[in-house]
Amino acid sequence: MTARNIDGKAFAAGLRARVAAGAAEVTAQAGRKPGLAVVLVGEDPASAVYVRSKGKATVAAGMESFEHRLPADTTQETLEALVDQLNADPAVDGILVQLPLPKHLDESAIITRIDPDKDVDGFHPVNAGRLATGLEGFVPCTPLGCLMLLRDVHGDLTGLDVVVIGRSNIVGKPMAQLLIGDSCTVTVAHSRTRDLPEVVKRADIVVAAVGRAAMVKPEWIKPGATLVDVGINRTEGGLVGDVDPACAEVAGAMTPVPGGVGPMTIAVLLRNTLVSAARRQGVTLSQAI
Ligand SMILES: Nc1nc2c(c(=O)[nH]1)N[C@@H](CN(C=O)c1ccc(C(=O)N[C@@H](CCC(=O)O)C(=O)O)cc1)CN2
Repeated sequence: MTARNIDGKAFAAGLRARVAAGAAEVTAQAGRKPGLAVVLVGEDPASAVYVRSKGKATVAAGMESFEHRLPADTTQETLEALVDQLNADPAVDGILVQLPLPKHLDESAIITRIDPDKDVDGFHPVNAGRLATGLEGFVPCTPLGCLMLLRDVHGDLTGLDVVVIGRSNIVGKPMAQLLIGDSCTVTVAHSRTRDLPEVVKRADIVVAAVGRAAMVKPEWIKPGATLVDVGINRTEGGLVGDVDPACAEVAGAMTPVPGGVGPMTIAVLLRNTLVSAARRQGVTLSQAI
């Protein structure tokens, strides 16, 4: 068997086109474009690339991009003051602080400082609580992108066994919450899980978000299972996911790296920004997004 390729890049392009149509509606009805503010602290090369891509994609979707680049030695007070300023700015519908932040900064305090109703990353504890309790809020972009791909592959996810490998606040935990919301039976595995290969072998769907190159092996996979690879590991041989590419011989469907989950992260960010702008301006979008 060779697994079907789940083309996240193509799906993301479709989502971005729907966001652009929605952004035009908001602009026409509210008299201003939806606005996204992105804050980058320091010179981490990968973060700089992601921030540039976000700015370009925001403008291409017909939205306003406000980029704030701060030096690596920025103080907590300066960064918090910028977040306060963006919270108060009526032209800003979404605020995103690119992670990771330099070590001397308190990441959690910064995230908590963002107005939850502008937190298009969905990282604020208020939005985590809303997701956990089934209330409307912002959902982190990467897990929501994974869910969109899974719904596209499977249609109804009810009753499927899913193993999420990784328990981070930005991927593993929200991913599990979303899948529970779609009536899956969810196991969250992590570095302390006993007999991980056996746990994974039970799964109809595996979401790998551990950050270890090619960790998930073909012999762990139930034949025909769907694999979603969130890993982006830079190795000497290039970009590698958390799933060994040889798993394609056993799986039924699989996201590639690159071109799978990664492009969904930015497309969902635009979607969340549009949703924020529509909510804040009282605009009802003509198509669900
Ligand atoms: N505030 C946030 N910080 C970070 C997030 C986030 O969602 N919010 N996620 C990641 C980085 N990230 C977006 O910020 C991101 C990662 C990967 C991709 C992507 O398109 N990847 C490509 C490969 C690109 C490459 O060569 O590096 C792919 O997988 O095809 C987009 C966005 C951490 N920080």
